[in-house]
Amino acid sequence: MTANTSSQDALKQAVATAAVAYTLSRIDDKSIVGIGTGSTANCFIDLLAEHKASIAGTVASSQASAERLKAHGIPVYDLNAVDEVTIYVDGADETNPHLELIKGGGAALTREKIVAAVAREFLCIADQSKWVDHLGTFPLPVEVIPMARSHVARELVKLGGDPVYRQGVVTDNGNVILDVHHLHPISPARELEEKINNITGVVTNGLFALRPADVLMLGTAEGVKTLYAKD
Ligand SMILES: O=C(CO)[C@H](O)[C@H](O)COP(=O)(O)O
Repeated sequence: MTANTSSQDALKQAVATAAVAYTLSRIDDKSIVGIGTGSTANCFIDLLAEHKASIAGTVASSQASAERLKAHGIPVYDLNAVDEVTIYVDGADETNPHLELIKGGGAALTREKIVAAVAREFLCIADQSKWVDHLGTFPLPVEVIPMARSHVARELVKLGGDPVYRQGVVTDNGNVILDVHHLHPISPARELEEKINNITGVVTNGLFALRPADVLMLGTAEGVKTLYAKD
């Protein structure tokens, strides 16, 4: 949500370059690649375009990414039409050392969570500004059915949060976003993810702890660092 500096842009570019090389090592020409949303994912899309003959196609986590892929001539399939997503590549708003994430700064969290759930492998790509010891400094996005907005906001206050309606934003699914402030430190993240998802009217929330990333490529001033969930 903050403006990108040019050094941050360079880190995103470096991490996207490494992610394309990693992805090519994991796929064949029958593979479907899951594509995330946001500026880091956009770098990945633009670089993947040079290798589009190496994949069968993609599934996208947002209309915006689908349009960008199609503009490059990369096939985009409906998730219901594919048997398997070999690898899902997406950015994050925060990541901790367990590769648990906060996502949804771009309001695409629900579709991102669906593609991540289907994918055999989830590669998260991020610049070093996203690295935290404990999640929750970034306000946690929650996608909500519009008529339940006030009810969900009251329930989130009971959980200790301070929900703020993201004015003017409608998700690709026709819903609204509440950004929940003052939850830091979120621990254990899996418990909070489940609790918030159990509030009636919530579609999902931006915690990716029940399904964390498998691999993280982090762009740092010292180069791209690769971390594995099993480490
Ligand atoms: O979760 C997301 C979109 O819903 C993005 O992955 C997240 O906001 C990171 O974006 P960027 O790469 O532009 O920093």
